[in-house]
Amino acid sequence: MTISSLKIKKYIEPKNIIWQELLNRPEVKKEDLSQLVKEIFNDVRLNGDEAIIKNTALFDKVKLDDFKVSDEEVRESSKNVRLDLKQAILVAKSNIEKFHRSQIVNTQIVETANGVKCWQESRAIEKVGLYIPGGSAPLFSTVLMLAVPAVLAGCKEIVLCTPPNKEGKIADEILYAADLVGVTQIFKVGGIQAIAGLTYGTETIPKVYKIFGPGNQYVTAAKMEAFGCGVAIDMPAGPSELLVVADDSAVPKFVAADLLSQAEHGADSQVVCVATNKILLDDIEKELLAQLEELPRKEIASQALLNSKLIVISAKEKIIEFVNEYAPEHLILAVEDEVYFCENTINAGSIFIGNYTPESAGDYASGTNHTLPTNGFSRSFSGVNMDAFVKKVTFQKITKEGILNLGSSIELMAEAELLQAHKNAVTVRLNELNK
Ligand SMILES: NC(=O)c1ccc[n+]([C@@H]2O[C@H](COP(=O)([O-])OP(=O)(O)OC[C@H]3O[C@@H](n4cnc5c(N)ncnc54)[C@H](O)[C@@H]3O)[C@@H](O)[C@H]2O)c1
Ligand SMILES: N[C@H](CO)Cc1c[nH]c[nH+]1
Ligand SMILES: [Zn+2]
Repeated sequence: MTISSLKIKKYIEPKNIIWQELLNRPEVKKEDLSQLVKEIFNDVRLNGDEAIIKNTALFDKVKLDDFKVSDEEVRESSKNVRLDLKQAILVAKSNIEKFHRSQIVNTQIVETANGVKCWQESRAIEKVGLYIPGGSAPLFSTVLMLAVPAVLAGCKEIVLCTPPNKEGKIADEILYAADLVGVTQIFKVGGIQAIAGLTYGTETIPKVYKIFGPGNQYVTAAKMEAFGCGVAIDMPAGPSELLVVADDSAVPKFVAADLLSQAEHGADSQVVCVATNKILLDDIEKELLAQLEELPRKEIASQALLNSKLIVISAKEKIIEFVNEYAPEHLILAVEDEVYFCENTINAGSIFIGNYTPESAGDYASGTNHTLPTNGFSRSFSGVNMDAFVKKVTFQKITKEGILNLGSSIELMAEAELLQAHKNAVTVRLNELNK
Protein backbone atom coordinates (compact mmCIF):
# COMPACT_ATOMS: atom_id res chain seq x y z
CA MET A 1 0.00 0.00 0.00
CA THR A 2 1.38 3.45 -0.84
CA ILE A 3 0.92 6.13 1.80
CA SER A 4 -0.66 8.56 -0.67
CA SER A 5 -3.39 6.01 -1.39
CA LEU A 6 -4.10 5.42 2.31
CA LYS A 7 -7.70 6.33 3.08
CA ILE A 8 -8.53 6.76 6.74
CA LYS A 9 -12.27 6.57 7.42
CA LYS A 10 -13.79 9.99 8.06
CA TYR A 11 -17.10 10.86 9.69
CA ILE A 12 -18.57 14.35 9.90
CA GLU A 13 -21.08 14.95 12.71
CA PRO A 14 -22.12 11.27 12.70
CA LYS A 15 -25.66 10.52 13.86
CA ASN A 16 -26.02 8.21 16.89
CA ILE A 17 -27.47 5.56 14.60
CA ILE A 18 -24.03 4.85 13.09
CA TRP A 19 -22.13 5.10 16.38
CA GLN A 20 -21.87 1.33 16.68
CA GLU A 21 -19.64 1.37 13.60
CA LEU A 22 -17.43 3.98 15.27
CA LEU A 23 -17.25 2.10 18.54
CA ASN A 24 -16.22 -1.24 16.99
CA ARG A 25 -12.65 -2.42 17.50
CA PRO A 26 -10.71 -4.06 14.64
CA GLU A 27 -12.11 -7.41 13.63
CA VAL A 28 -9.88 -10.21 14.97
CA LYS A 29 -10.00 -13.59 13.29
CA LYS A 30 -11.66 -15.64 16.02
CA GLU A 31 -9.59 -18.80 15.75
CA ASP A 32 -10.83 -21.27 18.33
CA LEU A 33 -7.77 -21.59 20.50
CA SER A 34 -9.40 -23.38 23.41
CA GLN A 35 -8.48 -26.89 22.16
CA LEU A 36 -4.83 -25.95 21.58
CA VAL A 37 -4.62 -24.18 24.95
CA LYS A 38 -6.12 -27.18 26.75
CA GLU A 39 -3.70 -29.59 25.03
CA ILE A 40 -0.62 -27.55 25.96
CA PHE A 41 -1.87 -27.01 29.53
CA ASN A 42 -2.41 -30.76 29.88
CA ASP A 43 1.01 -31.50 28.43
CA VAL A 44 2.70 -29.10 30.87
CA ARG A 45 0.68 -30.42 33.82
CA LEU A 46 1.69 -34.01 33.06
CA ASN A 47 5.19 -33.59 31.66
CA GLY A 48 6.52 -30.39 33.25
CA ASP A 49 9.84 -29.14 31.86
CA GLU A 50 9.84 -31.70 29.04
CA ALA A 51 6.61 -30.15 27.71
CA ILE A 52 8.02 -26.63 28.08
CA ILE A 53 11.10 -27.58 26.05
CA LYS A 54 9.04 -29.38 23.39
CA ASN A 55 6.55 -26.53 22.90
CA THR A 56 9.28 -23.87 22.85
CA ALA A 57 10.98 -25.83 20.05
CA LEU A 58 7.66 -26.06 18.22
CA PHE A 59 6.47 -22.43 18.52
CA ASP A 60 9.66 -20.41 19.04
CA LYS A 61 11.87 -22.60 16.84
CA VAL A 62 14.64 -23.04 19.38
CA LYS A 63 15.59 -26.09 21.45
CA LEU A 64 16.60 -25.01 24.95
CA ASP A 65 17.44 -27.75 27.44
CA ASP A 66 18.06 -25.11 30.09
CA PHE A 67 15.54 -22.26 29.89
CA LYS A 68 16.27 -20.56 33.22
CA VAL A 69 18.29 -17.37 32.75
CA SER A 70 21.58 -17.64 34.66
CA ASP A 71 23.21 -14.89 36.76
CA GLU A 72 26.03 -14.93 34.23
CA GLU A 73 23.62 -14.13 31.36
CA VAL A 74 22.14 -11.25 33.38
CA ARG A 75 25.62 -9.83 34.10
CA GLU A 76 26.65 -10.13 30.44
CA SER A 77 23.49 -8.44 29.15
CA SER A 78 23.96 -5.51 31.49
CA LYS A 79 27.31 -4.81 29.80
CA ASN A 80 25.55 -4.59 26.43
CA VAL A 81 23.04 -1.89 27.42
CA ARG A 82 24.16 1.64 26.51
CA LEU A 83 24.94 3.93 29.42
CA ASP A 84 22.51 6.66 28.33
CA LEU A 85 19.72 4.08 28.01
CA LYS A 86 20.53 2.79 31.51
CA GLN A 87 20.21 6.36 32.78
CA ALA A 88 16.84 6.76 31.05
CA ILE A 89 15.62 3.47 32.57
CA LEU A 90 16.67 4.74 36.01
CA VAL A 91 14.68 7.96 35.51
CA ALA A 92 11.60 5.94 34.50
CA LYS A 93 12.02 3.48 37.37
CA SER A 94 12.28 6.31 39.90
CA ASN A 95 9.10 8.04 38.62
CA ILE A 96 7.14 4.78 38.45
CA GLU A 97 8.24 4.04 42.03
CA LYS A 98 7.22 7.51 43.25
CA PHE A 99 3.76 7.33 41.70
CA HIS A 100 3.04 3.75 42.77
CA ARG A 101 4.35 4.32 46.31
CA SER A 102 1.87 7.21 46.63
CA GLN A 103 -0.94 4.70 46.13
CA ILE A 104 -0.10 2.84 49.33
CA VAL A 105 -2.78 3.76 51.85
CA ASN A 106 -2.35 3.88 55.62
CA THR A 107 -4.41 1.57 57.74
CA GLN A 108 -7.43 3.30 59.26
CA ILE A 109 -8.98 1.78 62.35
CA VAL A 110 -12.72 2.52 62.50
CA GLU A 111 -14.78 2.11 65.66
CA THR A 112 -18.15 1.22 64.10
CA ALA A 113 -19.85 1.00 67.52
CA ASN A 114 -18.49 1.42 71.04
CA GLY A 115 -16.09 -1.50 71.58
CA VAL A 116 -16.21 -2.66 67.94
CA LYS A 117 -13.07 -1.88 65.96
CA CYS A 118 -12.63 -2.80 62.28
CA TRP A 119 -9.74 -2.23 59.91
CA GLN A 120 -8.21 -3.43 56.66
CA GLU A 121 -4.58 -4.25 55.85
CA SER A 122 -2.89 -5.12 52.57
CA ARG A 123 -0.96 -8.35 52.20
CA ALA A 124 1.21 -8.81 49.14
CA ILE A 125 0.42 -11.72 46.84
CA GLU A 126 3.37 -13.94 47.65
CA LYS A 127 4.06 -15.38 44.19
CA VAL A 128 3.40 -13.46 40.98
CA GLY A 129 4.17 -14.25 37.35
CA LEU A 130 4.98 -11.43 34.90
CA TYR A 131 4.60 -12.10 31.17
CA ILE A 132 6.66 -9.85 28.90
CA PRO A 133 5.77 -10.14 25.19
CA GLY A 134 8.66 -11.05 22.96
CA GLY A 135 7.40 -10.83 19.40
CA SER A 136 7.95 -7.73 17.30
CA ALA A 137 9.49 -5.33 19.89
CA PRO A 138 11.48 -5.95 23.12
CA LEU A 139 9.07 -4.21 25.52
CA PHE A 140 11.44 -3.78 28.47
CA SER A 141 9.31 -0.84 29.68
CA THR A 142 6.63 -3.43 30.54
CA VAL A 143 9.15 -5.05 32.92
CA LEU A 144 9.29 -1.78 34.88
CA MET A 145 5.50 -1.36 34.82
CA LEU A 146 4.90 -4.79 36.33
CA ALA A 147 7.94 -5.46 38.49
CA VAL A 148 8.21 -2.05 40.20
CA PRO A 149 4.76 -2.28 41.88
CA ALA A 150 5.31 -6.00 42.61
CA VAL A 151 8.51 -5.18 44.52
CA LEU A 152 6.94 -2.16 46.28
CA ALA A 153 3.96 -4.29 47.35
CA GLY A 154 6.33 -6.83 48.87
CA CYS A 155 5.66 -9.83 46.59
CA LYS A 156 8.24 -12.46 47.59
CA GLU A 157 8.56 -14.42 44.36
CA ILE A 158 8.46 -12.38 41.15
CA VAL A 159 8.81 -14.75 38.22
CA LEU A 160 9.26 -13.37 34.71
CA CYS A 161 8.61 -15.32 31.50
CA THR A 162 9.37 -14.03 28.03
CA PRO A 163 9.91 -15.89 24.75
CA PRO A 164 13.46 -16.52 23.50
CA ASN A 165 14.52 -15.51 19.99
CA LYS A 166 15.75 -18.12 17.52
CA GLU A 167 19.25 -17.95 19.06
CA GLY A 168 17.71 -18.78 22.44
CA LYS A 169 18.33 -15.25 23.77
CA ILE A 170 16.30 -12.56 25.50
CA ALA A 171 16.82 -8.85 24.74
CA ASP A 172 19.60 -7.38 26.91
CA GLU A 173 17.34 -4.52 28.00
CA ILE A 174 14.68 -6.92 29.34
CA LEU A 175 17.28 -8.75 31.44
CA TYR A 176 18.86 -5.49 32.62
CA ALA A 177 15.50 -3.99 33.68
CA ALA A 178 14.39 -7.23 35.38
CA ASP A 179 17.60 -7.44 37.39
CA LEU A 180 17.57 -3.73 38.24
CA VAL A 181 14.06 -3.84 39.65
CA GLY A 182 14.41 -7.10 41.58
CA VAL A 183 12.70 -9.86 39.61
CA THR A 184 13.58 -13.09 41.41
CA GLN A 185 13.67 -15.58 38.50
CA ILE A 186 13.64 -15.23 34.72
CA PHE A 187 12.66 -17.92 32.20
CA LYS A 188 13.03 -18.04 28.43
CA VAL A 189 9.53 -19.31 27.81
CA GLY A 190 6.69 -17.61 25.94
CA GLY A 191 3.16 -18.15 24.70
CA ILE A 192 0.73 -20.73 26.06
CA GLN A 193 3.50 -22.91 27.53
CA ALA A 194 4.74 -20.01 29.71
CA ILE A 195 1.29 -19.38 31.16
CA ALA A 196 0.75 -23.14 31.70
CA GLY A 197 4.14 -23.37 33.48
CA LEU A 198 3.22 -20.49 35.81
CA THR A 199 -0.20 -22.07 36.44
CA TYR A 200 0.89 -25.60 37.39
CA GLY A 201 4.56 -25.16 38.16
CA THR A 202 7.18 -27.51 36.65
CA GLU A 203 10.49 -28.90 37.95
CA THR A 204 12.01 -25.50 37.03
CA ILE A 205 9.21 -22.90 36.86
CA PRO A 206 7.46 -22.07 40.14
CA LYS A 207 3.68 -22.08 40.33
CA VAL A 208 2.33 -18.58 40.99
CA TYR A 209 -0.91 -17.17 42.42
CA LYS A 210 -1.48 -14.35 39.91
CA ILE A 211 -0.32 -13.74 36.32
CA PHE A 212 0.19 -10.24 34.88
CA GLY A 213 1.07 -8.81 31.50
CA PRO A 214 -0.03 -8.27 27.92
CA GLY A 215 0.44 -10.68 25.05
CA ASN A 216 -0.92 -11.92 21.75
CA GLN A 217 -4.10 -13.98 21.25
CA TYR A 218 -2.36 -17.20 22.40
CA VAL A 219 -1.17 -15.60 25.64
CA THR A 220 -4.58 -14.03 26.28
CA ALA A 221 -6.42 -17.32 25.69
CA ALA A 222 -3.92 -19.08 28.00
CA LYS A 223 -4.47 -16.47 30.75
CA MET A 224 -8.22 -17.15 30.57
CA GLU A 225 -7.50 -20.89 30.97
CA ALA A 226 -5.19 -20.14 33.93
CA PHE A 227 -8.05 -18.22 35.53
CA GLY A 228 -10.25 -21.28 35.08
CA CYS A 229 -7.57 -23.28 36.93
CA GLY A 230 -7.75 -20.97 39.94
CA VAL A 231 -4.86 -18.61 39.17
CA ALA A 232 -5.81 -14.91 39.24
CA ILE A 233 -5.03 -12.68 36.26
CA ASP A 234 -4.69 -8.90 35.93
CA MET A 235 -7.10 -8.12 33.07
CA PRO A 236 -7.75 -8.72 29.38
CA ALA A 237 -5.07 -6.43 27.79
CA GLY A 238 -5.22 -6.57 24.01
CA PRO A 239 -3.99 -4.45 21.08
CA SER A 240 -3.12 -0.86 21.97
CA GLU A 241 -5.60 1.97 21.32
CA LEU A 242 -5.76 5.75 21.60
CA LEU A 243 -8.56 8.32 21.34
CA VAL A 244 -7.58 11.97 20.91
CA VAL A 245 -10.07 14.80 21.43
CA ALA A 246 -8.85 18.01 19.80
CA ASP A 247 -10.24 21.54 19.54
CA ASP A 248 -8.68 24.67 18.06
CA SER A 249 -6.18 24.85 20.92
CA ALA A 250 -4.61 21.56 19.72
CA VAL A 251 -1.42 21.44 17.63
CA PRO A 252 -2.10 19.21 14.56
CA LYS A 253 1.55 18.11 14.40
CA PHE A 254 1.41 16.89 18.02
CA VAL A 255 -1.94 15.15 17.59
CA ALA A 256 -0.70 13.32 14.48
CA ALA A 257 2.49 12.20 16.27
CA ASP A 258 0.45 10.85 19.18
CA LEU A 259 -1.92 8.93 16.89
CA LEU A 260 1.05 7.35 15.10
CA SER A 261 2.73 6.43 18.38
CA GLN A 262 -0.01 3.92 19.11
CA ALA A 263 -0.64 2.94 15.48
CA GLU A 264 2.94 1.64 15.23
CA HIS A 265 2.33 -0.98 17.95
CA GLY A 266 0.62 -3.43 15.65
CA ALA A 267 -1.61 -3.85 12.62
CA ASP A 268 -4.43 -4.55 15.08
CA SER A 269 -3.97 -1.28 17.01
CA GLN A 270 -6.68 1.37 16.65
CA VAL A 271 -6.43 5.14 16.89
CA VAL A 272 -9.35 7.55 16.77
CA CYS A 273 -9.33 11.33 16.54
CA VAL A 274 -12.36 13.45 17.37
CA ALA A 275 -11.88 17.08 16.25
CA THR A 276 -14.35 19.88 16.84
CA ASN A 277 -14.23 21.09 13.21
CA LYS A 278 -13.38 19.89 9.71
CA ILE A 279 -10.51 22.32 9.04
CA LEU A 280 -8.69 21.06 12.13
CA LEU A 281 -9.36 17.43 11.23
CA ASP A 282 -7.96 17.95 7.71
CA ASP A 283 -4.81 19.57 9.14
CA ILE A 284 -4.34 16.62 11.48
CA GLU A 285 -4.78 14.15 8.62
CA LYS A 286 -2.22 16.01 6.47
CA GLU A 287 0.31 15.84 9.30
CA LEU A 288 -0.49 12.20 9.92
CA LEU A 289 0.29 11.17 6.36
CA ALA A 290 3.46 13.28 6.23
CA GLN A 291 4.84 11.88 9.49
CA LEU A 292 3.83 8.32 8.61
CA GLU A 293 6.10 8.46 5.54
CA GLU A 294 9.14 8.87 7.80
CA LEU A 295 8.44 5.99 10.20
CA PRO A 296 10.51 2.79 10.15
CA ARG A 297 7.34 0.88 11.12
CA LYS A 298 5.18 2.63 8.50
CA GLU A 299 3.82 -0.66 7.11
CA ILE A 300 2.47 -1.68 10.53
CA ALA A 301 1.19 1.83 11.30
CA SER A 302 -0.54 2.04 7.89
CA GLN A 303 -2.37 -1.22 8.57
CA ALA A 304 -3.50 0.16 11.92
CA LEU A 305 -4.67 3.40 10.30
CA LEU A 306 -6.98 1.36 8.06
CA ASN A 307 -8.76 0.37 11.31
CA SER A 308 -8.79 3.94 12.52
CA LYS A 309 -11.26 6.81 12.38
CA LEU A 310 -11.17 10.58 11.99
CA ILE A 311 -14.36 12.18 13.27
CA VAL A 312 -15.81 15.68 13.52
CA ILE A 313 -18.15 16.30 16.45
CA SER A 314 -18.65 19.94 17.38
CA ALA A 315 -20.77 19.75 20.55
CA LYS A 316 -18.74 18.95 23.65
CA GLU A 317 -21.63 17.07 25.30
CA LYS A 318 -21.77 14.76 22.25
CA ILE A 319 -17.99 14.26 22.38
CA ILE A 320 -18.18 13.18 26.01
CA GLU A 321 -21.02 10.81 25.19
CA PHE A 322 -18.82 9.27 22.48
CA VAL A 323 -15.72 9.04 24.72
CA ASN A 324 -17.63 7.24 27.45
CA GLU A 325 -19.23 4.81 25.03
CA TYR A 326 -15.92 4.06 23.28
CA ALA A 327 -14.10 3.61 26.63
CA PRO A 328 -10.54 3.94 25.28
CA GLU A 329 -7.37 2.50 26.76
CA HIS A 330 -5.71 5.94 26.40
CA LEU A 331 -7.45 9.32 26.05
CA ILE A 332 -5.61 12.52 25.07
CA LEU A 333 -7.47 15.77 25.76
CA ALA A 334 -5.95 18.50 23.59
CA VAL A 335 -8.70 20.98 24.42
CA GLU A 336 -9.21 24.40 25.94
CA ASP A 337 -11.80 23.31 28.51
CA GLU A 338 -9.72 20.60 30.17
CA VAL A 339 -11.78 20.70 33.36
CA TYR A 340 -15.07 19.93 31.59
CA PHE A 341 -13.62 16.97 29.71
CA CYS A 342 -11.72 15.56 32.71
CA GLU A 343 -14.68 15.82 35.05
CA ASN A 344 -17.08 14.21 32.62
CA THR A 345 -14.92 11.32 31.40
CA ILE A 346 -15.98 8.16 33.16
CA ASN A 347 -14.59 5.39 30.95
CA ALA A 348 -10.88 5.55 30.05
CA GLY A 349 -7.79 3.61 31.17
CA SER A 350 -5.46 6.62 31.39
CA ILE A 351 -5.99 10.30 30.51
CA PHE A 352 -3.34 12.66 29.08
CA ILE A 353 -4.12 16.37 29.45
CA GLY A 354 -2.95 19.26 27.26
CA ASN A 355 -0.59 19.79 24.35
CA TYR A 356 2.55 18.79 26.20
CA THR A 357 1.42 15.42 27.52
CA PRO A 358 2.15 12.82 24.84
CA GLU A 359 0.85 9.30 25.44
CA SER A 360 4.44 8.03 25.14
CA ALA A 361 5.16 9.75 28.46
CA GLY A 362 2.84 7.29 30.19
CA ASP A 363 4.22 4.39 28.16
CA TYR A 364 7.68 4.97 29.55
CA ALA A 365 8.59 7.45 32.16
CA SER A 366 6.06 9.84 33.74
CA GLY A 367 5.19 7.35 36.47
CA THR A 368 1.71 6.00 35.61
CA ASN A 369 1.30 2.37 34.56
CA HIS A 370 1.01 1.45 30.87
CA THR A 371 -0.67 -1.93 31.43
CA LEU A 372 -4.24 -0.86 30.78
CA PRO A 373 -7.62 -2.33 29.81
CA THR A 374 -8.39 -2.28 26.06
CA ASN A 375 -11.37 -3.15 23.88
CA GLY A 376 -13.89 -1.24 26.00
CA PHE A 377 -12.85 -2.95 29.24
CA SER A 378 -12.02 0.45 30.76
CA ARG A 379 -15.77 0.56 31.49
CA SER A 380 -15.22 -1.98 34.24
CA PHE A 381 -11.47 -2.63 34.78
CA SER A 382 -8.67 -0.45 36.15
CA GLY A 383 -5.17 -0.51 34.76
CA VAL A 384 -2.44 -2.21 36.75
CA ASN A 385 -1.79 -0.37 40.02
CA MET A 386 -0.59 -1.19 43.53
CA ASP A 387 -3.92 -2.79 44.45
CA ALA A 388 -3.34 -5.44 41.80
CA PHE A 389 -0.40 -6.90 43.75
CA VAL A 390 -2.06 -7.12 47.15
CA LYS A 391 -5.08 -8.63 48.79
CA LYS A 392 -6.94 -6.75 51.48
CA VAL A 393 -7.42 -8.60 54.73
CA THR A 394 -10.02 -7.24 57.16
CA PHE A 395 -9.60 -7.37 60.93
CA GLN A 396 -11.95 -6.79 63.86
CA LYS A 397 -11.59 -6.70 67.62
CA ILE A 398 -14.72 -6.61 69.78
CA THR A 399 -14.56 -5.94 73.50
CA LYS A 400 -17.05 -7.07 76.17
CA GLU A 401 -18.73 -3.67 75.85
CA GLY A 402 -18.79 -4.09 72.06
CA ILE A 403 -20.54 -7.47 72.09
CA LEU A 404 -23.06 -6.09 74.61
CA ASN A 405 -23.77 -3.26 72.14
CA LEU A 406 -23.94 -5.34 68.99
CA GLY A 407 -25.09 -8.73 70.30
CA SER A 408 -28.86 -8.39 70.05
CA SER A 409 -28.69 -7.18 66.41
CA ILE A 410 -26.64 -10.23 65.46
CA GLU A 411 -28.95 -12.58 67.36
CA LEU A 412 -32.05 -11.18 65.64
CA MET A 413 -30.55 -11.37 62.17
CA ALA A 414 -29.21 -14.91 62.69
CA GLU A 415 -32.57 -16.09 63.94
CA ALA A 416 -34.33 -14.53 60.94
CA GLU A 417 -31.93 -16.43 58.63
CA LEU A 418 -32.80 -19.63 60.55
CA LEU A 419 -29.17 -20.08 61.60
CA GLN A 420 -29.41 -21.03 65.26
CA ALA A 421 -25.69 -21.80 65.67
CA HIS A 422 -24.77 -18.32 64.47
CA LYS A 423 -27.09 -16.86 67.10
CA ASN A 424 -25.70 -19.14 69.80
CA ALA A 425 -22.14 -17.93 69.20
CA VAL A 426 -23.35 -14.55 70.47
CA THR A 427 -25.86 -15.77 73.06
CA VAL A 428 -23.28 -17.86 74.99
CA ARG A 429 -21.12 -14.77 75.38
CA LEU A 430 -23.96 -12.46 76.35
CA ASN A 431 -25.14 -15.01 78.93
CA GLU A 432 -21.64 -15.13 80.40
CA LEU A 433 -21.46 -11.31 80.61
CA ASN A 434 -24.97 -10.93 82.03
CA LYS A 435 -24.38 -13.50 84.84
N1 LIG B 1 -2.29 -3.49 26.13
C1 LIG B 1 -1.03 -3.47 26.52
O1 LIG B 1 -0.71 -3.02 27.62
C2 LIG B 1 0.03 -4.01 25.60
C3 LIG B 1 1.38 -3.66 25.80
C4 LIG B 1 2.33 -4.23 24.98
C5 LIG B 1 1.97 -5.15 23.98
N2 LIG B 1 0.66 -5.44 23.80
C6 LIG B 1 0.22 -6.44 22.82
O2 LIG B 1 0.92 -7.67 23.12
C7 LIG B 1 1.03 -8.43 21.92
C8 LIG B 1 2.45 -8.99 21.78
O3 LIG B 1 2.41 -10.11 20.93
P1 LIG B 1 3.72 -10.80 20.35
O4 LIG B 1 3.27 -11.84 19.38
O5 LIG B 1 4.63 -9.73 19.87
O6 LIG B 1 4.43 -11.49 21.58
P2 LIG B 1 3.93 -12.59 22.64
O7 LIG B 1 5.08 -12.82 23.56
O8 LIG B 1 2.63 -12.23 23.20
O9 LIG B 1 3.71 -13.94 21.79
C9 LIG B 1 4.76 -14.74 21.30
C10 LIG B 1 4.48 -16.22 21.62
O10 LIG B 1 3.29 -16.65 20.96
C11 LIG B 1 3.38 -18.05 20.75
N3 LIG B 1 2.87 -18.39 19.41
C12 LIG B 1 3.13 -17.74 18.26
N4 LIG B 1 2.50 -18.38 17.23
C13 LIG B 1 1.84 -19.44 17.76
C14 LIG B 1 1.00 -20.47 17.22
N5 LIG B 1 0.72 -20.52 15.92
N6 LIG B 1 0.50 -21.39 18.06
C15 LIG B 1 0.76 -21.34 19.39
N7 LIG B 1 1.55 -20.39 19.95
C16 LIG B 1 2.07 -19.45 19.15
C17 LIG B 1 4.82 -18.44 20.85
O11 LIG B 1 4.99 -19.36 21.90
C18 LIG B 1 5.56 -17.16 21.16
O12 LIG B 1 6.48 -17.34 22.21
C19 LIG B 1 0.59 -7.52 20.78
O13 LIG B 1 -0.73 -7.89 20.41
C20 LIG B 1 0.59 -6.10 21.41
O14 LIG B 1 -0.37 -5.22 20.84
C21 LIG B 1 -0.31 -4.90 24.59
N1 LIG C 1 1.31 1.62 24.63
C1 LIG C 1 1.48 0.25 25.12
C2 LIG C 1 0.22 -0.15 25.86
O1 LIG C 1 -0.90 -0.04 25.09
C3 LIG C 1 2.65 0.08 26.05
C4 LIG C 1 4.00 0.34 25.47
C5 LIG C 1 5.16 -0.29 25.74
N2 LIG C 1 6.14 0.30 25.02
C6 LIG C 1 5.62 1.30 24.35
N3 LIG C 1 4.31 1.29 24.61
ZN1 LIG D 1 2.89 2.41 23.40
